[in-house]
Amino acid sequence: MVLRRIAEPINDLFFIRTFFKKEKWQFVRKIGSGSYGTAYLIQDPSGKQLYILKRLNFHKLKSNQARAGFQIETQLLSELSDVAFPALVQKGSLNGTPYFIMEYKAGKTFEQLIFAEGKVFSEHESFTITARLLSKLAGLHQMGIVHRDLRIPNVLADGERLSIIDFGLARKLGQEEEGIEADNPRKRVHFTSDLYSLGHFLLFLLYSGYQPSMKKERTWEEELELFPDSKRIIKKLLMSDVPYSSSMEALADINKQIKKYWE
Ligand SMILES: Nc1ncnc2c1ncn2[C@@H]1O[C@H](COP(=O)(O)OP(=O)(O)OP(=O)(O)O)[C@@H](O)[C@H]1O
Repeated sequence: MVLRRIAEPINDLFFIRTFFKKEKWQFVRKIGSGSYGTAYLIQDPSGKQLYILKRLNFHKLKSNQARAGFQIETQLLSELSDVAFPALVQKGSLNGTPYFIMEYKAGKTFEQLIFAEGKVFSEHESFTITARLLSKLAGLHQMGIVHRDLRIPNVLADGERLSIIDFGLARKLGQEEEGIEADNPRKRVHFTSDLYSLGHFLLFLLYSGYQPSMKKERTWEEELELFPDSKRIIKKLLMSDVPYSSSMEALADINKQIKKYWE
């Protein structure tokens, strides 16, 4: 662990130096380091277009599982063609470290909007955003891809435009692997895991305007004042009621709700 703390920044510096000496891209800044990968903001030589460079972390280089996961993320990004997802621009390996470059998606994450900016989403806005997100998810599901990490830091809003990022946990249906927590509804390689996460995403939006009126913590159903149909939809997404049989069915139900109450 101590060795990793020293080795990682040295290797990082070496990677950056070598990469940007060899490649046409320009370094802007490092933007994050997760358990598997490290991401950098970069730009093309004209300086007009931003991109994201992501590499596998050095201490994961010997892990077959991590390498396979990185390879899957790269492959899935190369298959995506909707503007809501970052397209793969380049892939390669530098001194044995796999990396890829993808489109930079502009905007603020819903985590930033809610927690840093204090943005409040109405019930109508929350369901409209969820429906727009769901139509993108349905497209993924039609391709047999499950995102499996749909959370407020992984969804960006740039005005009306929504983008879903971080395909690090995404898998193709049937791509179950050892160690997957099959009991965890977020982690199953099945479309219901994205619907389940979308239910939580929707709750974050709905809670953005919530002011606790009593000390005792209650369930979301008790705390949030919502139309009965809204509660019914959330329960189906969270699978505490009969779950939806597909993302298209969920989308149709949410669109019906939007029409019924807000149009
Ligand atoms: N295509 C993209 N466009 C814009 N920002 C991105 C893009 N991909 C990632 N980011 C941002 O880069 C940072 C790091 O992204 P990364 O995908 O490595 O996620 P992470 O959650 O930090 O790590 P991990 O998922 O590996 O634990 C995050 O702040 C994320 O918002």
